[in-house]
Amino acid sequence: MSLVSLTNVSAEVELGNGQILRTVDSVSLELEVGKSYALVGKSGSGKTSLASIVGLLNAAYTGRFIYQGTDVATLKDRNLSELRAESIGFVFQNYSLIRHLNVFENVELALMYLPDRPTPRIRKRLINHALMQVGLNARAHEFPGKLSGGEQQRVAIARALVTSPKLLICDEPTGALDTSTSTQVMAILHKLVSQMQTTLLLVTHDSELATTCDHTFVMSQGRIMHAADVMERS
Ligand SMILES: Nc1ncnc2c1ncn2[C@@H]1O[C@H](COP(=O)(O)OP(=O)(O)OP(=O)(O)O)[C@@H](O)[C@H]1O
Repeated sequence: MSLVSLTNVSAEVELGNGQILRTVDSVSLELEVGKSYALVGKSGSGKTSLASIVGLLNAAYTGRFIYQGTDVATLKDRNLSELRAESIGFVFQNYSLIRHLNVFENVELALMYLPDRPTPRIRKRLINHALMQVGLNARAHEFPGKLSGGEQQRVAIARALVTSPKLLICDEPTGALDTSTSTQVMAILHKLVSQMQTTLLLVTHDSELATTCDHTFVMSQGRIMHAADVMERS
């Protein structure tokens, strides 16, 4: 069953000189429930632009985008943000933790944005469980500045998964980590998404990392290259 279905989706930005750049060009793809997908391609090929459409962060596209059976174009801004908060988790290269909030409070943020915000008691249970899954329950009251890069990224994973999202979008999640920490972080990520049947979209430059996913999409100049195109070009 498809969680995400894009048909002929394109997006453009206006550059400072008035020129129009097509960042996503006629992309059609399906993301199945519970599967993991890598999105690879050179810098500037449009990976983040495509991921931001799939993550309901950018509604300025043309084409058809069906998310969980709903045509995204029919949703109002408020419905879009609610759907995003309850259904999609994000992990970024720079962890995006709030420095003045402790680990517990950082994870709690994801629950505070839910349309049906859980009670403090339920939040505490969910947060402790999420932190236990990433092996950081003993560090709940520390601040991000006291944690290593790998630990901070594990907090970001706990924050992204505490709402049990249907889709997890990770944009270069190991880009700031050394090889052995990257391997550990990716192992945790894959274990959790597979336990929770979460669909994973992993944006990465790293073709080795891409092999940890069920399927790889290669992007070039805003387009998804099909196997035949990739072979023709190599
Ligand atoms: N808001 C914007 N204004 C101007 N140009 C933009 C904007 N957003 C994206 N671009 C341009 O669109 C193209 C695609 O960018 P995008 O960030 O999607 O690529 P990417 O494959 O994720 O790159 P990287 O791997 O370096 O993060 C790039 O040429 C980028 O400079």
